[in-house]
Amino acid sequence: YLLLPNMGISQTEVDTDAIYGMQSRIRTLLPVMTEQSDYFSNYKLNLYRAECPLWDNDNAMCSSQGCAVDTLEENEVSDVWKRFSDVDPSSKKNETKCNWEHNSQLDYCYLDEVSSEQDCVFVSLVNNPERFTGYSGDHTAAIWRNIYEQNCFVVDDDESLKEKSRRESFYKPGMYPFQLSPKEDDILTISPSVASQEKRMLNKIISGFHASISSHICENYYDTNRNRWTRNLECWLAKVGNYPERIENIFFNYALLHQAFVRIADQLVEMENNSTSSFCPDNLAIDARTKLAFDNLAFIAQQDRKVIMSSKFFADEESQKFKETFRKHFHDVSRIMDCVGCDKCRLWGKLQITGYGTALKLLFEPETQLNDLRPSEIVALVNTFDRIAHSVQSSFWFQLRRRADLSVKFIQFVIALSFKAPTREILSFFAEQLWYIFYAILYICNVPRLI
Ligand SMILES: Cc1cc2nc3c(=O)[nH]c(=O)nc-3n(C[C@H](O)[C@H](O)[C@H](O)COP(=O)(O)OP(=O)(O)OC[C@H]3O[C@@H](n4cnc5c(N)ncnc54)[C@H](O)[C@@H]3O)c2cc1C
Repeated sequence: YLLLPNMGISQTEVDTDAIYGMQSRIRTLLPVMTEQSDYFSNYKLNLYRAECPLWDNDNAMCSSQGCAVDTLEENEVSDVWKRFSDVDPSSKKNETKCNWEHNSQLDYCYLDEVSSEQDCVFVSLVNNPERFTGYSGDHTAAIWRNIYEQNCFVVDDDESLKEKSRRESFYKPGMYPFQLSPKEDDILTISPSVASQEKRMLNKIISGFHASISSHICENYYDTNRNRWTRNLECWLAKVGNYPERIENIFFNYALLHQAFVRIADQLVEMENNSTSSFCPDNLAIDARTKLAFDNLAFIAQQDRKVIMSSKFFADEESQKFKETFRKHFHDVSRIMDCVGCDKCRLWGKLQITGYGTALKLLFEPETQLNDLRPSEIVALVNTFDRIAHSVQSSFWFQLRRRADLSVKFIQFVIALSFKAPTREILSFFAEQLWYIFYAILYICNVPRLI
């Protein structure tokens, strides 16, 4: 966005090869959870009744069919979720060993289960996949702009840049955003040199989250001319591929979530010794296959040490003090998700921000225990990891496709110089099919599984 080139966002601390390696080891585990498990394929959230904190009137609801979400009727909600819904955190706290009481000192996200439980609905994530919906224009631009301008941080000392971005802000009448965080947390009042590493981290998470959404849109794009779902390379290049720092931020988010699973694995080892249940209210509610896939994911993450980000965040006193500001800004971003005018985009936006918020809580609040996490947090974490894993995969395929396209264009150029019609047209047509032949060979050789 406007501010990003000067935010030092292009630095990377992750090993992309190690991430591809991790991908190949966990690729079969994630669908076991996100597609086949009653627990991880359902989600509970306040989808329709949460207030947008940014602007008063909000008539920008997306009317496209693609934006609609099918919610679950009461009799369609899986037993495991019904069971969780019956748990009253305060009265059963000791009995279940869950600490679901809201603790604003630890939470990085605005959680519907805490703030508006009665307005929550259940949705099947499998039946409402994240993909192109057609939601775009002034409304989406204003939301992304608000997220970057009000909640990301300026790391460099470029005062003129900050002024410029303020002056250039545009919002439709009635859409000028309220300042969510208290005044003292305004990005302009925080010295750019304080906690710069942590500020960069927040900027990267947001940009990686945005790039990941864009990847899913382009990976599952509806081509209105051909009336079919397709992968759209031009879309991916325009939104992600032409900006190397956005690809890096996808990998950064992968590493962050990966690190959260390493922390979970450490706790699982401790729990095994103490025979404490890992899921609240108890392990028995989760079927054995799902539990095994979850544990394996965590232990594989634990073994893949190379993926882990090396930097220590919030290590010195100054950045420790900054943590509260960081939390407030992330919290505000999670509230902005309620302004998204497309139901399906709002569902996935809320889920993924909750997933990142849960990872931050596990990583930077040492007292957070796995069995303290609410179902919506742990389900969001697993599904967000699945989403970012898809984005990593998309980056691989789209970059391969881009190279293949360049080669095809070169071959066509040589053909155009060397042959006359109709041979030129015939050869050019076959050259165009080369990508599909190449793709078929990769597929037959099972390359996607090796990456
Ligand atoms: C939370 C949320 C969820 C959404 N989910 C969906 C969905 O599921 N399906 C769907 O079809 N649409 C979804 N949208 C809309 C989608 O994100 C785009 O806004 C829309 O496709 C229009 O895209 P655009 O090309 O105009 O640029 P946008 O993606 O709207 O980006 C706006 C500006 O932000 C900057 N920018 C873009 N990407 C990055 C990045 N990674 N890092 C830094 N800066 C960046 C660029 O300057 C760009 O011009 C969602 C929007 C939001 C806010």
